[in-house]
Amino acid sequence: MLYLASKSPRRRDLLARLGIDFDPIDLDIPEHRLPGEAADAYVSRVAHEKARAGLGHVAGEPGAWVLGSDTEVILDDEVFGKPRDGDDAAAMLRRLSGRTHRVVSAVWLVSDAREFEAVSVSQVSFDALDEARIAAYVATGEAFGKAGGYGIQGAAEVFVGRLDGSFSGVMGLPLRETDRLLRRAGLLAPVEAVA
Ligand SMILES: Cc1cn([C@H]2C[C@H](O)[C@@H](COP(=O)(O)OP(=O)(O)OP(=O)(O)O)O2)c(=O)[nH]c1=O
Repeated sequence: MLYLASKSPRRRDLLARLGIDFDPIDLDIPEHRLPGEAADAYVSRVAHEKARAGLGHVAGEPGAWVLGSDTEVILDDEVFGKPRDGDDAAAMLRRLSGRTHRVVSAVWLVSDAREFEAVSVSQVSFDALDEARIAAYVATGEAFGKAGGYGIQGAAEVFVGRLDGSFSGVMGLPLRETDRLLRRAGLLAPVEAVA
C-alpha cells in the first residue's frame, strides 16, 4: 500500500495523475532550516522527515510505502517558504521580481526496508512586477500556503518569462521523477526498454 504524507491538495491531485492508488496522511512537520544548513540539504531533510513521520503513522503495516515531499523557492541561497501574511507574501514577490530563482522539490519514498530519493530543480524567471500587480496578486489569496508566495498553476503563471525544469515540480510534486521512484520500488511496472 502507498501513502502520501501530505496535507497539500495539489500533491494529492498530482500523485493521482500517475494512476496509482494511495491514501493521504495528514501530518504537520516543523520546517526550520538549521544554522549553516545548505538550502538544498534542508529541502531534502524536510521531505525525508515527512516521509519517515508518515511511516511512523502506519507502523507495522507490512509492505507499506510512504511518499513525502518538500518544495522551496530559493534565491541567492535564501529559502522562501510559505508567507506568514500578506506583507510577507508581497515582500517575497518584490524580491523575486525581475530575477531568476530556483524551485527545489525533494521527494522521498520510504518503507521499513528501503528508501529512495529524487530531487527536481527548476529555474524560474519572473518578469519585473510593479507594486500594483503585487498587491492585486496578494489580494487574490493565491499566495498563501505556497512557497515563495506564488502558485505557477494559477494567476502567477503570467509572471513567468521562462521555466527551465518541471512544472509539476514547481507545483509541489515532480511527476516524472516520482513516477521513476515508484517504478524503482516496484509499485509501478518497470518501463520496457525501447530499442
Ligand atoms: C512555487 C510553488 C509552490 N507551491 C506549493 C507546493 C507546496 O504545497 C507548497 C510548499 O510547501 P511545502 O512545505 O512543500 O508543502 P505543504 O505544507 O503545502 O504540504 P505538506 O507538507 O503537507 O506536503 O507550495 C505551489 O502550489 N505552486 C508554486 O508555484
